[in-house]
Amino acid sequence: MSTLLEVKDVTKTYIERNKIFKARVFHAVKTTSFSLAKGKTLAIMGSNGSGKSTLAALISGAATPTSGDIYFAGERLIPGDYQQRSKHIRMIFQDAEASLNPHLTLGKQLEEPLLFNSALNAVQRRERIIETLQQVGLLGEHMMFYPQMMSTGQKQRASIARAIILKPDVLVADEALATLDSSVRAQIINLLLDLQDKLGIAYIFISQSPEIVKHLADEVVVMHEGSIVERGTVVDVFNNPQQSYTQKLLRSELTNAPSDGNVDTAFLEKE
Ligand SMILES: Nc1ncnc2c1ncn2[C@@H]1O[C@H](COP(=O)(O)OP(=O)(O)OP(=O)(O)O)[C@@H](O)[C@H]1O
Repeated sequence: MSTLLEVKDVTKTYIERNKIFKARVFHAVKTTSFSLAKGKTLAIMGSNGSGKSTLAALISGAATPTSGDIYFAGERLIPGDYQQRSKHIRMIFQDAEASLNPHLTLGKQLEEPLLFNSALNAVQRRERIIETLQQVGLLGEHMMFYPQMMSTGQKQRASIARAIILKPDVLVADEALATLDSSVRAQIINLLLDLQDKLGIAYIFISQSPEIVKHLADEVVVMHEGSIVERGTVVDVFNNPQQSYTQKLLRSELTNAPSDGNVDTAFLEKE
């Protein structure tokens, strides 16, 4: 199986200064390595503050590692080089509402990444926008819509459209389903599985919900206080968790996001 993304000995340390300028060094991510194969899904689980979002930010380029490197298809990703990274790795966020601009039509928002990162002309850009809207279950006419004219589910589809419009190989989803109600959440899970099938996208999927991870992921890493404490296939880790921390996490005893666990399984296509 070919490795697409490799996170190698990555760390992230924050230095905080208090009122009397005393420095406190905080290791948000301790030496961490893992890899992701093409078309596969790796879930990152962990309690609040375990370093999941920091790891997502390091992979997407929103934060720079203190040490270590990230490789895409064997090529080292250079911190700060957004052009290099944005063609391969894109992010979807928890709050689709906040990630869309209320002052721009969806068409304009989808065109932006194409203007900055592709050589497509106006006709080709329009074709790509319509094709992408259809891929996420929206219509070409949605180009003309402002975000506030769309339902919550449509907004999440729109933010996925924005993430896939450059045809990335990896999508990083940070609690992307946490605020959706259970039937919309199930529809978006089905959409993500469908896009993976058709486009071969690999996902890094951050979630505190065992149920969502079970449906979406092939492999899982479990984070605790900045370190990976357990990893393996979802089947192995879920059936035979080795750490008591993982056992508690899988019983949803360590999360403060109760709604995150509810998936309306009647809507799901595959277990
Ligand atoms: N910019 C920052 N400056 C200082 N500390 C930070 C910064 N960003 C994150 N941290 C700290 O790093 C730790 C890990 O945070 P992170 O957001 O990655 O955890 P998380 O597992 O995603 O948590 P949650 O599920 O609550 O989002 C936390 O203790 C957090 O306070």
